[in-house]
Amino acid sequence: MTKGNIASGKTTCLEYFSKTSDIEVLTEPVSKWRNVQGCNPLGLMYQDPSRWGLTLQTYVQLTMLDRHVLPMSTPVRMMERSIYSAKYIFAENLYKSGKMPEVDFAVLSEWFEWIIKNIAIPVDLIVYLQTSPQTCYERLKQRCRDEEKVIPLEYLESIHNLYEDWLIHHKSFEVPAPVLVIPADHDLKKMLHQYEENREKILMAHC
Ligand SMILES: Nc1ncnc2c1ncn2[C@@H]1O[C@H](COP(=O)(O)OP(=O)(O)O)[C@@H](O)[C@H]1O
Ligand SMILES: Cc1cn([C@H]2C[C@H](O)[C@@H](COP(=O)(O)O)O2)c(=O)[nH]c1=O
Repeated sequence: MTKGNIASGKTTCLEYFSKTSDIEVLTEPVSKWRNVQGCNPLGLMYQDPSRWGLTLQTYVQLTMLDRHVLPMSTPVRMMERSIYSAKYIFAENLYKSGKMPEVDFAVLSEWFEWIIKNIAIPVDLIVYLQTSPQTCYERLKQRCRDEEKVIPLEYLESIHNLYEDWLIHHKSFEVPAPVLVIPADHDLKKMLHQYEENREKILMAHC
């Protein structure tokens, strides 16, 4: 699984590996989060997180689960984020920042606990693209997704700190697989070089 802050370069990384034969790449279903039956839960959440946070996170949880249970069609599958990041990073951030009411967080948490207890979600390796929040802020502005124009640097800092506490400092939640950290503040050329250096570790993780 490839993890990292918003606009850290996850999709770019997965697009690079998707050129390799016998690898299936599952990018995040962001288009669904922007359009479910004509509504845009991602946009609504950024406009009014207290009202729409649960709506978005419930849908993210469902669509991530849907990805996790898809039968494998190749020996290797790379997936962008996971049901774990949705809960441990984004839902947690909404709750901790006082933007998700206690009852919403409790309902979402019970759903999440039920899922991970009853449905197998195997993960061999977490590839963590480690960036500074400032780098993500610049890449986010450059990508210019409409819904994300309201995101301040502080939001990316909170998401960054949650990732670091989870995957690096092991201070928050159980980590479901070994973590490969790839420093990702570099330009594209250096990033592609690092992906090549780590190719074997990434593609042989299931062995
Ligand atoms: N190493 C890099 N250097 C500069 N820009 C990058 C780099 N990697 C990705 N980008 C650009 O940053 C933006 C976010 O990248 P993307 O892969 O969509 O991130 P994510 O999937 O993590 O949100 C895109 O416009 C992309 O072209
Ligand atoms: C998993 C997850 C994502 N989001 C938001 C964060 C971003 O605005 C997009 C995903 O974009 P990225 O470029 O792939 O990082 O979705 C969220 O609000 N809640 C979540 O659980």
